[in-house]
Amino acid sequence: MSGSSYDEAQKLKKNLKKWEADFISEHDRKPKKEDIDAAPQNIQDTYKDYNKLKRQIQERLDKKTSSQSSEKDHSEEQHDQNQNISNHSTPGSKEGETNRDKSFEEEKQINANTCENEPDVWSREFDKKKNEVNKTTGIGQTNSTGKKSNQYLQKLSSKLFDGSKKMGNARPTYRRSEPVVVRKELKSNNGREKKTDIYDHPITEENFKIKNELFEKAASFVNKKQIPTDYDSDHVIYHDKFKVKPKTNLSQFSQSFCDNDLNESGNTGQVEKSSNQAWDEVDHMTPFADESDKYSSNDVSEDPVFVGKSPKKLDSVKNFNKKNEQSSDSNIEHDDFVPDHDEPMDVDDKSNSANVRRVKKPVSRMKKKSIPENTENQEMNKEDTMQLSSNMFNFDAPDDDVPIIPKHGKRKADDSTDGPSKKRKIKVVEEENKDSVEGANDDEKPKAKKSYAPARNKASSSASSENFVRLNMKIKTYKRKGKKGMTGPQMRRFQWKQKMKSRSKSYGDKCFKCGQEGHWANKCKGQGKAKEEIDDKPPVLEENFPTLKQATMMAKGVKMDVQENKRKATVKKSEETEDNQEEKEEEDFDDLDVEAGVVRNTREQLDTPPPMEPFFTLEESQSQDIPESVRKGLKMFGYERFRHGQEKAVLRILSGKSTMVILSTGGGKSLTYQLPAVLYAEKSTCFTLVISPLVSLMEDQITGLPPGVKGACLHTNMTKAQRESVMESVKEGNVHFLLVSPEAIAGGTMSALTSAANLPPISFVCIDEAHCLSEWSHNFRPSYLRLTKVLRERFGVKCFLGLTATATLSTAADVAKHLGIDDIEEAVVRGPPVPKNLFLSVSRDENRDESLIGLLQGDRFSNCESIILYCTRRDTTERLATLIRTSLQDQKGENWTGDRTKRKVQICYYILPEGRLPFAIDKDFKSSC
Ligand SMILES: Nc1ncnc2c1ncn2[C@@H]1O[C@H](COP(=O)(O)OP(=O)(O)OP(=O)(O)O)[C@@H](O)[C@H]1O
Repeated sequence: MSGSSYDEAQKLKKNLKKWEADFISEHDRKPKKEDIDAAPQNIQDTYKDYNKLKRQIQERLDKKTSSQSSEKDHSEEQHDQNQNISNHSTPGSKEGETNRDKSFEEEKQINANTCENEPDVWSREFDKKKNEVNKTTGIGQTNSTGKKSNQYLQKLSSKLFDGSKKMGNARPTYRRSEPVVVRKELKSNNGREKKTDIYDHPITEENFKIKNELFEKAASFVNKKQIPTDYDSDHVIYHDKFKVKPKTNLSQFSQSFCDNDLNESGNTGQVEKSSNQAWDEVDHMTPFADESDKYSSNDVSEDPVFVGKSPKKLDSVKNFNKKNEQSSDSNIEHDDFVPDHDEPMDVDDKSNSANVRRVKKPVSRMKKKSIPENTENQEMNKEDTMQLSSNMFNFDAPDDDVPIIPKHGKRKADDSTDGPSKKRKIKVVEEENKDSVEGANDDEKPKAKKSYAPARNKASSSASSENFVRLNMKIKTYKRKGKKGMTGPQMRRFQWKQKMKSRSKSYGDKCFKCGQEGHWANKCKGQGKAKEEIDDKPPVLEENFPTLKQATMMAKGVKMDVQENKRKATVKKSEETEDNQEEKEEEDFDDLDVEAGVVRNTREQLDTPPPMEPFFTLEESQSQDIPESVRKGLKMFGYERFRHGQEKAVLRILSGKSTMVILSTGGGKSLTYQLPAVLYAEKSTCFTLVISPLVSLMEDQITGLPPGVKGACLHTNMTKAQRESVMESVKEGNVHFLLVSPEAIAGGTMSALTSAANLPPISFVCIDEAHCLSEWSHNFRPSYLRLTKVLRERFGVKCFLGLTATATLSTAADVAKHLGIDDIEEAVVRGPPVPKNLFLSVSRDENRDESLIGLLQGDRFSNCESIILYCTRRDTTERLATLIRTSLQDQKGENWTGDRTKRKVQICYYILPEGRLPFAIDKDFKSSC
C-alpha cells in the first residue's frame, strides 16, 4: 500500500481518536452517528477523509488479493470476506492480509452476523454489521470434515444464546468449530499428546499450513513484545476466534480484540468498552498491554461456555482458574470447559451470567473474591444467587476480609503454592456468604458481622499483623511502703531505724577501737584488748616516710620501696663525706628521673645558644683607667664622667661578670645597662634583654634616650603588629636592648620569647627592680621565681645585672645568689644610701600636727615650690590633708592645697616596711619638682 495514504490515514485516525476520547469523557458514552453529524465541521470532514482513504487502501488490497487468488469462482466470495475483515481491521491494516484461510473468514463472519446492528461512528464501509455476512457458507460448508463439531458448537451457542435471551441479556453466540481443528493441528505440530477426541477433525493441508504460520507469527510477536510492521491483526483475530492461544499474552490480546468485536456488534451492552479502548487494542495491536486481569476476567465472564455451565461443571468452579491455567500452558484454551451439551442446564443462566458480567471490571481491578462453591445448594434460586454475588463483590467491605481470587492463566504457581490458604479463604467467604444468604432479610446484621468479624478474628489471632497492636491497658496502682497509716516522716524514721539496726548487727554494740562494750569509740579510753593490739603495733618512724623526691616519684606512678631506699640512703650517708653528699643526691635524683621517665630539658636538648663572649676581660679593664670605647660610649650618652658605682658596674658587665647595683632613686642606674648594651651591640650582632616589672617603667626607659641608642620594649599593651615589628627589628640587630616583662620570658608556652631561635645572641640580661627576685616576687610575680633559670637554660645567658634601690644586705645576698654571683663583696655595687641633695632631720615634738604646720610655714620650706608628705596610714593622710587645707589658706581665701596647679603640697601615704625608706614617689609630682 502506499505509504503516504497509510500515514495520512493514521494521522486522521489519531485526530478522530482524540475527538472520540473527549466525547466519551464528556458524555460518558461512545459517539454515534448522530453525534458525528452534530460534531464540528472539521471532525466530520476528518471522518470523511479517513473513510475515503480507508476505502482506497482497501480497494487496493482487494485488487491484489483478487489477482493472487487461484480459484476464480472463489474470488468473489473472498472479496466480500476481505471487505468484511477490513471493516473489522484497524486503519493501520497492511498488505498481505488477504492471504488468510477461508475458514477463518467464515468464522469471523459468523461472529459478525450475531452482532446486532448498531449505528457506529464509522461509515457503512467500515461497519461489519452492514456486510453481507449471510453470503458466507457457514462452517459446515467450508469444512465438511468438521461438520460434527460444527453442529455441536452451533447447538451449544444457540443454547447459550437462548439462555441469555431468557434473562433479557442476549449475547452473541460463539462458534467453536474451527478452534478445535486448529488446536488439534497445533497439538500435532507441537508433538503433544491429544487429550480429547471430540474435536479430532482433520483439516486441509493448506489451512493447517496457513494457520500454523499465523500462530508462529503471533507467538513471535509475543516474545518480541513489539508490533512488527507486517503484523496482521486479522490473523490474530482468527487465532482468538479459534481459541488458539499461544501463551497468555497472545490470548490476552486476542480476547481484547474479541471484546472490541463484541462491542461493535452492540450486543454486549454491560461490558462495552469505549471506542478509545478499541482503538488502543486494535490499532496498536497491544496484546502485550498490562491487562492480565482483563483476559482472566473475560475468560470468566464472557465465555458463554462458562456462563452456561452445567451444575456438574459448576461444582468445579473453584478449580476453574487452575484448569484454565492448565489449558493456557498447553496452548489450548477451554479444553476442560467445553460443556457437555447433553447435561441439563439447571443453573439460572440469566442470573449467573448477569451477575458475573456485571462485576467483571471491578473484579479485575480489585482484590477478587473467589467464586464460592455452593455444591450443597446446587439448585439455588435467583435470590440466593444475587445475594451471593452481592457478597462476593461487596467493595465496601474491608480488603482484609476479601479473599483473593486467583488470576486465570497467570498465577499458576501462586495458585499451587497458596492452594491451602486460598481454600481457607474461600471457606471463610462461604461462611460469610452463607450467613448473608440466611440473613438476607436482615439489612443491618449481616453487614456488620461481615465487616468487623474478620478484623476481630485477625486481631485476636496470634498471627496478627503489625496493623494490630495489643495495648497494655492495665491500670497502675501504687502501694505505700511500710505500715498502714504511717506518714512520710514516720516512714523515714522507721527506715532509719531499720538501717541502724542492720548496722548494729554487723558492728555490734562494741567499740570498734577496743572491741569492748559499754562505750563508743569517741569515748574510748584505750583500755582493752583492741587498744593493746594497737599499742603493740610498731610506731611509725620518720624514716618510714618517703622523702620529697620519692613522694614525687610515687605521685608519678613509680613504685618505690621506701624502706629500702631509706636504708640505702642511710648507708650512703655514713660512707660518703659531706662534700660528696650533694653530688650524690643529684645523681640519685637523676637516676630517679631516668627511672620515672622524666626527661629534663638540658641546654643541648633545647639547642641553647652559646653564651656571649665578653667585651673585654676584667684584667684588661682594670689595667687601664677607663677603656677608650667605654669613654666614647659615655660621651655618646652626654656624660663626661661616671657617677658613683657606674664605672665599676659597667666594666664588670663588659667583662661578662654578673653584677648587682644598689643605687638610690635617680642615682643613675639606667646608664649601667644602657652603655654596655650599646658597646656589645656595636661590637657584634647581639642585644641586651632588660626585665622590667611595669609597662610604665619600660616606656619611661625608652623615652628620652640619647641619639644612637636603640631601645625597644615588648609588652601586652602593644598591638600584634607592633610586637611583630619589634621582634623583626631585634632579629635584624637594629635594637641595642629590649625591655620585656618577666612573663615574656618565663610565662610558659604563651610567652613572647619562648626560645632564642632566630634571635641574635643576648649579650647580658638586666633585671630591674631585682629585689623582686628575693622577696616581692614570691607574692605577686611568680615568673620571677624561674626567670634566671629559664634565661640560663633557654637563652644561654650567663651574665646578669641586677638593679635595685632598696635592698638590705640579706636581700642583696639572696638576689646575688639568684644572679649567680659568688663574690658578693665585689659583685655588689652600692651607692650612697641618701643622695647628696637630700637632708634628713627628726622632730620629736609632742604636738606633731602643730609642728608640721609651723614647719611648712617656716623659712626652710617657704621657698620650696613643692613639698611631699609621706604618711604610713591612709587615715593619717586624710587627716593631715584636711589640716593643711584649713590651716594654710592664702590671704585670698583660696585653698592652698586644693589648687592642684600650684602643687604646693602633695600628701601621699606609703606603707613602708619597718625601718625602710620609700624608693618610689609619684612620678608626676617628681617631674614637677
Ligand atoms: N654620669 C652621669 N652624669 C650626669 N648625670 C647623670 C649621670 N648618670 C645619670 N645621670 C642623670 O641622673 C638622672 C637619673 O638617672 P637615672 O634615671 O638613670 O637614675 P635611676 O637610678 O635609674 O632612677 P630610678 O631609680 O628612678 O630609675 C638622669 O636625669 C640622668 O640624666
